[in-house]
Amino acid sequence: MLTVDKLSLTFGGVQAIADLSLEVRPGEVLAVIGPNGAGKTSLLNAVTRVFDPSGGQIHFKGQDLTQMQRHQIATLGIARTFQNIELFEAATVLDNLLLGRHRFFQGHWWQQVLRTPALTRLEEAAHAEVERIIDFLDLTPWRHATIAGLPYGVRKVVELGRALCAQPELLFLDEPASGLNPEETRELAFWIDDIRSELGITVVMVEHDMSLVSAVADRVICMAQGRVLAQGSPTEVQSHPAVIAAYLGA
Ligand SMILES: Nc1ncnc2c1ncn2[C@@H]1O[C@H](COP(=O)(O)OP(=O)(O)OP(=O)(O)O)[C@@H](O)[C@H]1O
Repeated sequence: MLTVDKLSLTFGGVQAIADLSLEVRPGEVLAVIGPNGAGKTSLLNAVTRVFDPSGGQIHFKGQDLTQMQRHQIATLGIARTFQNIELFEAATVLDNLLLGRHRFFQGHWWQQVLRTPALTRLEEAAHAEVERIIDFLDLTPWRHATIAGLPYGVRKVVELGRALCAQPELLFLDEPASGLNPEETRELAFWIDDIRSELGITVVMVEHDMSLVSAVADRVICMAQGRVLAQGSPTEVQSHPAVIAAYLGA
């Protein structure tokens, strides 16, 4: 589904990603782990074109993402969440989820002014999908709440919901368990499982919490210093000597 070939990304003198190649298979949950500064978030940022790679290729279903404009990525069916939650604080849960439908509203300004039937259909579809996601993630009690007043764990779920409202085929999650308590993390594991099995979405998650990784990942890639250090099942990667050494700073 996604092929990354000899990717590199530099920030001044810092090589965040170095000649990195990997693939994401349709229908899998792939976890990307690694010590701090390994380049995990940079990988997500390069693939979703937050930053332009300095070399290499990224193909999603045969299309080279490095040749596309940043805003085109979402229209292809790729969505993501961020390490630091990115929501509109003053808006409600419902409004933030509706913003997740943005990629479907590619019409002309005059369609909005004239309120064409096509626009009405799009709006109806948006509301139906948002309701489905509210139901899926148990967000009903919070639907009209303003983001600024919500507990951290609920905000994380809303951000996940906003990404799901875009109906992606490929979903990137950047540290989805960070800041969650053990109960919330267990709940997240069920959702990630359901996102794959019920919604049919392929998931790539950057994560430090190995309990979550072991619970949901089919495959794990460990990065260090911008490169792939090891890959395999969660158990294989966790017991790999190079991975243990990287975490111990050896
Ligand atoms: N916007 C940026 N400007 C400059 N350097 C950056 C930027 N983003 C990342 N880096 C550097 O690139 C390297 C990889 O960082 P990255 O955040 O991708 O690592 P990470 O594996 O996600 O770490 P963590 O687990 O701590 O989030 C680090 O040396 C970091 O300082």
